[in-house]
Amino acid sequence: MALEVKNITKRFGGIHALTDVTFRVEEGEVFGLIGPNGAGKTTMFNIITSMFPPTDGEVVFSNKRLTGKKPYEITKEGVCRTFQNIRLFPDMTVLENVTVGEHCRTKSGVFASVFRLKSQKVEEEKIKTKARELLQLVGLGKYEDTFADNLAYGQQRRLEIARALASDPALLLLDEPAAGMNEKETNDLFDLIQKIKKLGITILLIEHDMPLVMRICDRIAVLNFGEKIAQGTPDEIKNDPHVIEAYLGQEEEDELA
Ligand SMILES: Nc1ncnc2c1ncn2[C@@H]1O[C@H](COP(=O)(O)OP(=O)(O)OP(=O)(O)O)[C@@H](O)[C@H]1O
Repeated sequence: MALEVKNITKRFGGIHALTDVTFRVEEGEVFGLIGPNGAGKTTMFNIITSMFPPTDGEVVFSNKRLTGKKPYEITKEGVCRTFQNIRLFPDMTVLENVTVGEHCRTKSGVFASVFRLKSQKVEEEKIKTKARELLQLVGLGKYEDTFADNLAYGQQRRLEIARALASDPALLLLDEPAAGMNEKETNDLFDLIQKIKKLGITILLIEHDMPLVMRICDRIAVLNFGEKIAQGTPDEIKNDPHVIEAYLGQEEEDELA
């Protein structure tokens, strides 16, 4: 169940978003993908989940080639993601936000759905039970009837994770899950990622919150201007001169801005 990213290159016209990037995420680990703004991290997620094709290279998960598949086929292969910007249905309840994705996957056919046959009711109950378990897992058990819009920011991000988990991923891609969170919310997120890992789900994490990344990741790859400049354990990455230089460069740019 390893994820193999092999020699991925992506160009958007003249922009080299990724150049010959290779890494491998082992089953059961939390793997961080970090790098300054514009380094190519989200582009990599979009390629893994087939939102668009790479210019070159391929992605393989569990010995199956993902490159060339449709996004829904990637989900079926056990790879799910959350997005940098919250993409919930604000006017639906918390429970509905988790079950909505699942309804597309029910086994009952159209006939059963139209006539609300017993088989379909049983299936719906199963979906709800599973959604409630996921809401418990992410700490939103008592909010199932609340409209998503009325949740606090950190809760909304956890709801997104519950929704991604509803399709039973073997690999979960989290795109900046701590963005905009306060310290308490970030600590809760740390606990949640640990719990998800304990369930045996592999996690690939894009995150700018360095203390969180260093605490939670088993290994980390660093991108800068679309190239992989380092890979290793948190301690190795912290002390890598190329990484320090890349981040210092960004700080200088920020100061100039
Ligand atoms: N659809 C697109 N069309 C054109 N250029 C794009 C597209 N998506 C990304 N890029 C460019 O590719 C480069 C990498 O962007 P990407 O969003 O992957 O970086 P990132 O590391 O995720 O950045 P951030 O940390 O700011 O989210 C940037 O120069 C960006 O402008």
